[in-house]
Amino acid sequence: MIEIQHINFSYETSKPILKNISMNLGKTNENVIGIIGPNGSGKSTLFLNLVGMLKPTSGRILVDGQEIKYRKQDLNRLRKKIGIVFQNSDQQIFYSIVKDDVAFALHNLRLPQEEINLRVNDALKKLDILQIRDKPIQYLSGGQKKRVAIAGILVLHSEWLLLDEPTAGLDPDGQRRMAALICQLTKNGQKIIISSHNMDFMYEVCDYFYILKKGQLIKSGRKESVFLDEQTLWDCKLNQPWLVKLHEKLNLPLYPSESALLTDLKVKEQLAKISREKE
Ligand SMILES: Nc1ncnc2c1ncn2[C@@H]1O[C@H](COP(=O)(O)OP(=O)(O)OP(=O)(O)O)[C@@H](O)[C@H]1O
Repeated sequence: MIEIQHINFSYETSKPILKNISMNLGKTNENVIGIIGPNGSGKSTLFLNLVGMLKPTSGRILVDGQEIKYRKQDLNRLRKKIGIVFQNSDQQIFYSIVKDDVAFALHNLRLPQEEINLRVNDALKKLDILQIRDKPIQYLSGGQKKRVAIAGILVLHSEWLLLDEPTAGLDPDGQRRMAALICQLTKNGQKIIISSHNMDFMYEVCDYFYILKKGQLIKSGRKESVFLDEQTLWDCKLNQPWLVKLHEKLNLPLYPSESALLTDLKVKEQLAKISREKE
């Protein structure tokens, strides 16, 4: 569990960025947590505080009951609990060949080569990119690079995975594959925290949300309650997902996902009825 207790953070002393944020992540059984908010609300800054790359100006963060410490060996230990994938994959790709890059952090942990090979192949399989294992990274597409960056974190077997804008630069097919990957990872017990402006994607994949605005936590709750609060979404310049709009404007049930809607026979019946009436 990650307990964030009244943290404040500033890059410059006169300009507070995170203001008295408290969250208990992983307390209940939500698997995928969404952090949403307008540009500059502090989402990435919060992520960097969670992985110890930034230190709160005041307040504290506890991971499994232990307060984060900032010595090198403590931060290495923390990486085994919380891994982060940045918005820009180039920020965390260091080697020119896929398999070498994915293995990078494992060499730092001084794991035996056999174990490294196993973990690398396993992560590449999970991400469906085993076929590019020996390819130079410079020839990969943006979507493939994103997968390589995620593989480089998955090999650490961290309990928590932080994904900052995981759909940035991905086409619709890449976005669907990313949603499927997140779903698959959570089935295997991975805990995930995502920050994104893509509300349709977030609604599909996350169970529980925190909304930040100007560095303050202004709302939290299960996805239905957060996305039915039109006023707060409007105040934070956030879109309502299309499935929530269908519910509100057409009085359809509130479907948790596109596939739930498509498989709902009642909807199909309604559509058939409408088309019969039109004829
Ligand atoms: N290295 C830095 N030095 C000074 N200020 C920074 C730095 N990084 C971010 N900021 C400022 O901190 C605030 C929060 O930025 P942050 O990137 O955390 O927001 P965000 O919610 O992730 O934004 P976005 O949705 O645009 O990615 C912004 O005002 C930003 O300008």
